[in-house]
Amino acid sequence: MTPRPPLNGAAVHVGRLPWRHDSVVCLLFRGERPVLVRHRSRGWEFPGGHAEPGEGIEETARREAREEAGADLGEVHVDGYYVLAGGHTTVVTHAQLAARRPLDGAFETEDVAEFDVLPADSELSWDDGVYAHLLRVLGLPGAP
Ligand SMILES: Nc1nc2c([nH]c(=O)n2[C@H]2C[C@H](O)[C@@H](COP(=O)(O)OP(=O)(O)OP(=O)(O)O)O2)c(=O)[nH]1
Repeated sequence: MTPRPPLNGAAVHVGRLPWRHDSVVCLLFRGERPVLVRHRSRGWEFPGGHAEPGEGIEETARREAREEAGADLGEVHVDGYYVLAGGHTTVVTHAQLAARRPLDGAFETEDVAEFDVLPADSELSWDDGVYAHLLRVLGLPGAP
């Protein structure tokens, strides 16, 4: 069997932005603890999703954090991006959770929780190790 490439073939770029992107993810923290949302079918993931036309990166991060985690963000830091093997491009941001609001129930999140370290790959939406890699290269807490 051919071994799987590192990060399942995703390319991670830190400190620069792509010329275009599909999605924005927010590596969300309360203090040193990662805050993830449980998507109803996929598993645990950091909040994020598709950028709407004309929307800025910070705007997408704030909207998705609000929709999926009921989270108001502190300062939003733009860190870089990753490109999945199929070309889907996600801009990576990180922020502190400033306040929590109730979820309005219309979105696909079943739960929001904070962790000491990221859950095991089998509990995450994607078992490609991209989150752990990002936390390590960005010097953020919570990598296993
Ligand atoms: N590490 C990793 N990230 C992935 C994979 N597939 C995938 O869509 N992502 C990222 C891209 C996005 O940042 C995020 C969520 O995907 P998305 O943009 O389709 O958003 P969504 O399903 O939540 O949809 P929406 O909120 O925009 O409606 O997950 C994967 O295989 N590995």
